[in-house]
Amino acid sequence: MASDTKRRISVLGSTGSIGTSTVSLLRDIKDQIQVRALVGGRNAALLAEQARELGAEWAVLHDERHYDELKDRLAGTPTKVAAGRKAVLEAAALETDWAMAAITGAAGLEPALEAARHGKALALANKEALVCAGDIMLRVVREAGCELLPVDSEHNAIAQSLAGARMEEVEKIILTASGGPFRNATLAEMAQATPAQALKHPTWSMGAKISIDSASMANKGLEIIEAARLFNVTGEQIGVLVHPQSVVHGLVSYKDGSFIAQMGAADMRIPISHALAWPERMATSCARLDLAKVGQLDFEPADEGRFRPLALAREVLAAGGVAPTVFSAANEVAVEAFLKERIRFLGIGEVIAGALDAMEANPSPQSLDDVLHWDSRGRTLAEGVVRQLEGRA
Ligand SMILES: NC(=O)C1=CN([C@@H]2O[C@H](COP(=O)(O)OP(=O)(O)OC[C@H]3O[C@@H](n4cnc5c(N)ncnc54)[C@H](OP(=O)(O)O)[C@@H]3O)[C@@H](O)[C@H]2O)C=CC1
Ligand SMILES: CC(=O)[C@@H](O)[C@H](O)COP(=O)(O)O
Ligand SMILES: [Mn+2]
Repeated sequence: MASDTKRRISVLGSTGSIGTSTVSLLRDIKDQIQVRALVGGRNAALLAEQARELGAEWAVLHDERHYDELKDRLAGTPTKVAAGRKAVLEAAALETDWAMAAITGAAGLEPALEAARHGKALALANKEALVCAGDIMLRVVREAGCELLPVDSEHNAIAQSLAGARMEEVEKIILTASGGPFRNATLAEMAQATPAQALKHPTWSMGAKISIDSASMANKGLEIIEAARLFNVTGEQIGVLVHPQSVVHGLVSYKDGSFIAQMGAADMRIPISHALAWPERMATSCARLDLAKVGQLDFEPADEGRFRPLALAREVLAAGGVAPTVFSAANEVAVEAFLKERIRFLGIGEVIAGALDAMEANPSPQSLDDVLHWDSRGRTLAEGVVRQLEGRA
């Protein structure tokens, strides 16, 4: 195929869990694509290997300390190399037909916005971007005429279950949750949970931050807000159902009593491939679901009492303004503090609640600067609560 007919593709966060799954799918269609940019944080070795394999035009790292290593590893190849925050944003702003936004947390917001401004389709894994800057993100996408494709497994499932529907026919959107490693734990057991226990997700293999979010169910809270933004529904229209097998990823209930659900193996290459091939479907070698082997599918209500971040997420969605921005920022600070063993596991909920309580105001963000200001404020407030908790320990 001639180079000018190839699909131009970038992957932001290519060295992470979603990024490597995306790259593995791109490998199979290598002759049909032109990789414009692969962006990572600090993993120069993996980024260089990916760039060589896919013949990427640019390989860019956020962390400038690894620039020399990346340059050495890509010496003699046509791939151009850069590092630093500005370089990440420039790489994200390259024209594409499809870009994957898979940088974790609020750090991924501005690159995702750049990719939407300069791309035909944005596959969005970075849920925190939609949570902290929902209206701004949706406005940029709309004004740029960019197609926003949900990658988060539940939201991708819901998008598939909504195919052909009119929203006035929809009664409820239901997100499934694995329940995480502490689904059956008591509060006393959760209070003693170690990072190693919390990182041990029962069904999915993911990056550290989202694994801790799954354990605290802050992930499901972020996903409720993400669903409200993506599908333009209220918090009351979004249900959460704990489903430990992670086979049913999301459901839509309709006003005639029908439920449409999407099922599949717990493998993120399936929703990523759906976004990559959209509006068509592509063949993948992902394991097929063997329902006879699964045997039984269980569902139970979510316990918002034990999983405080989940209850707080519903509150901030109802409150609106910059409360979701502060929720997400405080959660990021809390997760890092827990992983560094500065706070206990249940401290995550305390840090989020403390930061929200300390907000001086809750304005509607009018600009990206407003969001960045409140993201930073949320981090400062959260760090204050972390210090108080450390003082008590
Ligand atoms: N993993 C999953 O299955 C799912 C993930 N998601 C969402 O997708 C996003 C990514 O998750 P996941 O892949 O698990 O995370 P990982 O931690 O595995 O990967 C994060 C990626 O972002 C890069 N990165 C980190 N900080 C920066 C920065 N400041 N600038 C540029 N790149 C940076 C990392 O680079 P490096 O490693 O080189 O430092 C890495 O490539 C999250 O928002 C998550 O909530 C959603 C659904 C499922
Ligand atoms: C794979 C994916 O989409 C994750 O967000 C997953 O849902 C996390 O598992 P929990 O359901 O335990 O949060
Ligand atoms: Mn999910």
